[in-house]
Amino acid sequence: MGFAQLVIGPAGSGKSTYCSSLYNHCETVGRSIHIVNLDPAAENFDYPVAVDIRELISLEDVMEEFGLGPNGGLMYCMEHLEDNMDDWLTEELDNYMEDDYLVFDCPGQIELFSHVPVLKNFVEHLRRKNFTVCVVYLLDSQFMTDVTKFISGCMASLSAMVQLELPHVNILSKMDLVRNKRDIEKYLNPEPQSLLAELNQHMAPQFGKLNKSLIELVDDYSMVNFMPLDLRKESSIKYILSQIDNCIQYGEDADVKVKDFDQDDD
Ligand SMILES: Nc1nc2c(ncn2[C@@H]2O[C@H](COP(=O)(O)OP(=O)(O)OP(=O)(O)O)[C@@H](O)[C@H]2O)c(=O)[nH]1
Ligand SMILES: [Mg+2]
Repeated sequence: MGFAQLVIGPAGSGKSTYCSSLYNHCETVGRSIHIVNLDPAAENFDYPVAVDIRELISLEDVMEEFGLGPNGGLMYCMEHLEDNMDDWLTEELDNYMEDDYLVFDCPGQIELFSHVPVLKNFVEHLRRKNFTVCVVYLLDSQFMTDVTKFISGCMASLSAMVQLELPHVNILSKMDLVRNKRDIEKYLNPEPQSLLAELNQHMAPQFGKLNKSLIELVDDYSMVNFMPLDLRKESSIKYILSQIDNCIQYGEDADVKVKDFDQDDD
């Protein structure tokens, strides 16, 4: 059985940077992970790319050949990936099987995890290949300037959660850029009632009922839970990795492995 993180989130939220920091961290602690690039538009990488969608299809070619723009082109590429899951992807994944840990760096187009089935089918493929998968959803802390943006971020994350039906970890990225930590702290583990009060302040009175339902929804799904990620701190990435490992029961399996290994040695 393998393990996988599916790193998603809006454009520019820090997914690729997270992947490379995670790679560096794992290298430091002597742990093996492989980063897969699923973004056909990506050009520069700060991590060694283990598997690259651009070997299957390139955005440039698609845009040129079909006269598509960058977003339409990306959707075409992802659908092409979907059509090639049983051959290209399977062949690539076959190199990584037992106990391997893969991290998928996804494109940032929000429609990929809100309304087209590509990622859902991709995840199902991974599960058929015996991977335990966790969604890592990144949201840029720079946009958490008021409650309305927080709620809209939650809704986007929630749509991914509902669509993908996987263990789900929310991360507030770029914490090094946050000047006033207090402003952010109220969104890391906020009180539903104070969120609602703040939301009501921001919106006209006729939205009162809607606001209440939104906050209840967010609360019901335990969505009001973001982990801060500050890449300057090794401890921050370490903590986040441990939480994700927990979700996919990575550590538990490793324990078993150590024991097996000892027995083999005897
Ligand atoms: N200060 C700071 N900047 C960051 C951090 N993470 C990412 N950035 C910057 O934010 C920008 C976008 O980061 P990426 O990692 O490319 O974001 P992405 O989510 O992969 O973007 P797309 O793949 O285009 O959706 C880059 O300029 C990064 O240098 C962070 O933790 N701190
Ligand atoms: Mg990226």
